[in-house]
Amino acid sequence: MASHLQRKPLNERRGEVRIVQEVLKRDSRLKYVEFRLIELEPGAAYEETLEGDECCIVALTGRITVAEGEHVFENIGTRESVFERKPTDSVFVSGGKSIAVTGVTKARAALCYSPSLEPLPTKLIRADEVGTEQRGKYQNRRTVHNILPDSDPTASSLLVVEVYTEGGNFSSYPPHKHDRDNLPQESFLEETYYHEIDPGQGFLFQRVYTDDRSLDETMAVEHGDVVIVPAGYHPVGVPDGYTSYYLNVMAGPKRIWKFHNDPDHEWILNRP
Ligand SMILES: O=C[C@H](O)[C@@H](O)[C@H](O)CC(=O)O
Repeated sequence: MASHLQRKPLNERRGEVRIVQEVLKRDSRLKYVEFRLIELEPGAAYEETLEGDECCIVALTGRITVAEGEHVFENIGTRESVFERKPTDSVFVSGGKSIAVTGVTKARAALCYSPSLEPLPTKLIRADEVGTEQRGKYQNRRTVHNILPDSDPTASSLLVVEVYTEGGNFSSYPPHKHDRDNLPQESFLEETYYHEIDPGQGFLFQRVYTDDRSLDETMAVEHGDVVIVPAGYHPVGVPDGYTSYYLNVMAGPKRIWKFHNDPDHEWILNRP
């Protein structure tokens, strides 16, 4: 049986929109983060009025038009597949505003939500503005696209990042956690992982566990799954032959990403 932290694709049609994944505060242990993945045929529109949450609309695949008030960002998106490995366009919208996301081509958009702590300008985050970094060495190499990092003041609580991990490597590794509001040592950020795997029949392993093991779930994650990380360490291991993609949404009481490595495994960082 799947872990209570693992969500298989919902694939629910609502009008002209397919809801591929949906993680809401009311149906998860999360208090800050919500996530929705929608699929749109050309011309189909998803509309929503943001109440207390801000939202980052990530043009995951295909091209979309995002409208909010007088802002119309037409034909955004850079890739047909996330495995083209290039950054994409996103739009940030503050709470209290209404959005419309329309498919220009057949498209998927990731809607990443967290509390709107202050009104902020609607902003197009262009693909060429997204910072890219290579992390890790040996068998924990990964490529990170920082869509909304904590260094970017566009959002009031929301953090969004996408990560690529090649087969035979681990990411979110050495295991780290950010489940204590204890700055400067550690921040508290809930997190969701939206996973894709190439080729699509693949699987990977993700463990979510706490120091006292009161939470300790190891999952075989498949293409399209979401993993919810309310607390604890959350490493990902990718079998040989497959490439992992995941989109992370993080939020908590303070918009600072300060993680704490599992002391049992931090030693791997000290290798030459
Ligand atoms: O806390 C952030 C998430 O665990 C990932 O974004 C992780 O940091 C990615 C990585 O560094 O491997």
